[in-house]
Amino acid sequence: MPDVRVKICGLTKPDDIEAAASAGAAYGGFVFFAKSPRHLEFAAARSLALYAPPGLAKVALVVDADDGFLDALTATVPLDMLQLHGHETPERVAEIKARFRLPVMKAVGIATADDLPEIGRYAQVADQILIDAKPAPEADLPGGNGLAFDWRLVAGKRWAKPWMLAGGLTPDTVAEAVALTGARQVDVSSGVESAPGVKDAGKIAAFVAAAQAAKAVPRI
Ligand SMILES: O=C(O)c1ccccc1NCC(=O)[C@H](O)[C@H](O)COP(=O)(O)O
Repeated sequence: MPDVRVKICGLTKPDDIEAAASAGAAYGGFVFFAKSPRHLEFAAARSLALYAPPGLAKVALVVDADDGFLDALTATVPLDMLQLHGHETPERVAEIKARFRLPVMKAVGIATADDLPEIGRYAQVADQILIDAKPAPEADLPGGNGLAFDWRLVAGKRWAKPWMLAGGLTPDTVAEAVALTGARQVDVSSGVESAPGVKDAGKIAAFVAAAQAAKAVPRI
């Protein structure tokens, strides 16, 4: 079975790109959300994207972005994927995919079993689904909160599109999360930081190694 693919989200410095790429991550995420400690201006993101080696797919994380914002973003920063982390409807996901001609990953927040049908709804239009913890209503950030959800909710489930498990994963928990859910892709931000917005190269290496060593339980 191929290695679990890892996305390291919230890269802000060239050192972060090096840490993610040398650890063997498949994706690097750039956050465009002003309130986030990981927020990047377009010029900084462009420099990081140009610095990234070919094996690291460059993912831009945006929240309820309008076409003007996305026009400017995609004209400035060379990207491989857009991650939609707001309240974008399935119709808006389809519109963004058609207009910007980039693969689109839609984040879906999960707290209880009642949230699961959303995954299937978005799987009809998005290229990938990021299955994340649903933030608390009073949270400042719609993601990147280091909050986990009950992984048993998605264990053994199948959807029409590739999906990535996210939410509060750490180097110590990712193997168990993969074994329990069967995830073939995982995403992390807070769990590989030494402080909010500050990535830790040692934690990135430990996370990728633990994810890739993990054995997903095959499900029928
Ligand atoms: O990281 C942020 O600051 C952020 C801001 C706005 C929307 C989403 C954001 N992050 C999402 C992620 O980093 C991940 O895709 C995911 O939520 C996992 O984060 P974490 O629980 O911190 O590992």
